[in-house]
Amino acid sequence: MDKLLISGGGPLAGEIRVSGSKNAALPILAATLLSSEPVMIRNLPHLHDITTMIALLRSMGTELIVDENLGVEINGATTTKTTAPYELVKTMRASILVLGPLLAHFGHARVSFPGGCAIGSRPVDQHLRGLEAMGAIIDVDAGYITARAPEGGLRGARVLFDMVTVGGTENVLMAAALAKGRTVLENAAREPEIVDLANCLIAMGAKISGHGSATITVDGVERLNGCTYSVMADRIEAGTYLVAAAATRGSIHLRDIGPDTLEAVLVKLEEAGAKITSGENWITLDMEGRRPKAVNLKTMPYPGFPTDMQAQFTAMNAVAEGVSRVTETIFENRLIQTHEMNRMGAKISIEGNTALITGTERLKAAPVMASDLRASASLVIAGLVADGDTLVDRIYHIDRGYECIEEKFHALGATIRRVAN
Ligand SMILES: CC(=O)N[C@H]1[C@@H](OP(=O)(O)OP(=O)(O)OC[C@H]2O[C@@H](n3ccc(=O)[nH]c3=O)[C@H](O)[C@@H]2O)O[C@H](CO)[C@@H](O)[C@@H]1O
Ligand SMILES: C=C(OP(=O)(O)O)C(=O)O
Repeated sequence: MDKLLISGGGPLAGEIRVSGSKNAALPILAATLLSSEPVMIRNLPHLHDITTMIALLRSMGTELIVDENLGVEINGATTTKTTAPYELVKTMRASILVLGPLLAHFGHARVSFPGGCAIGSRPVDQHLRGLEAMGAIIDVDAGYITARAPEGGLRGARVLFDMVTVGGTENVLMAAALAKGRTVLENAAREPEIVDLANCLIAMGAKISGHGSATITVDGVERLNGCTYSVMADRIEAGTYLVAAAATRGSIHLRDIGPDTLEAVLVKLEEAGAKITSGENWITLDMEGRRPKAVNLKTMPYPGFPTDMQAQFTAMNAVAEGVSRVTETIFENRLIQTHEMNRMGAKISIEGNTALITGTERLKAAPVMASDLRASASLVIAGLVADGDTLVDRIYHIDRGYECIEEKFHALGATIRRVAN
């Protein structure tokens, strides 16, 4: 199993390009199952999760052509199977996103239940309830969700989500694109990745309005066409490098990302003392050599502070000046990284869903274990501000979501390398 070896050092400095967004690319790849015409998706990140989604489409008979420019052409006309098997779903929860498209296009789907993961139990009841409101008949048996559309296909419906769910909104949105009549999604997620998915569906001929707000209206169409669509930039990858730069008192320039989707993160970085400048397609952060100031935060659905950035800020706060409170409200078990950070000399205690962090100037290197994707990223940041060599184990988590992580950190002057074991 590969590990990352990080030698703690000085400030990060330099420029990198931000990759395409994992969390936008995954639903968009699933959405291609809605069309029988070729769909070309560009700016896909080179990540383990994307490879898994491509393998999942291939396992259903779908023909894909991968080109050398981060693009994949998917030919939905070749799909012959409507089952998403346990072997693939167990490695990536986002596989559940094929449920809505398969059901809407083919009238049936069999998808392995995704189950929970390290960060929480993560049920999919809202996905299923939304599809049932559209007339789907759903059974759960032997670890699989079996769904059938009613005679005549899915019908438009009012779907009111009990809580803000990104995946639930995506599954119902995709199904609604081909349903008969109007679907109104209320208490819908407003994440930028939802907007990107909706824009891709619109490019395929779907009739959608209100995406980016809590009420999305979809007027179902008979069929969706092919298109070429370029995935948005990864706001979480961008945020991770910005926080790493802030923690190390550095200065970095990010290309191919604008500030719009990162507002809550940039506000907190400014509060920590960072000087941020930005343009349509770039962001620069400069700590001017200063130690970051500790910032309080609470995770919320968009446009609030993203749960996917919480662990990275915890690492920054561990070496910041002052005391901070970090509260996780989305997932019940997403402060696990703090225990590993304490093994590196951080001073973090947990009270319910809040981490109380007393900043210390430097951490001390130690072997640590990654438990999920963003926790892994936070341990890399901790390693960058620790004296000595930190070995981060179980980095297969990091390869799910960070393209060329060693290369990008190298470009910023870090000493980091992958060791095989
Ligand atoms: C591939 C992808 O895009 N993953 C993102 C997506 O995950 P994902 O789509 O799984 O997260 P959700 O927004 O659905 O989950 C939010 C909360 O709702 C709960 N819930 C969700 C659905 C449901 O049917 N029932 C239910 O109770 C979850 O357990 C969680 O507590 O949004 C999360 C919240 O921004 C991010 O952390 C993930 O990175
Ligand atoms: C939690 C994440 O991903 P997933 O929903 O795929 O587990 C993430 O991207 O931080």
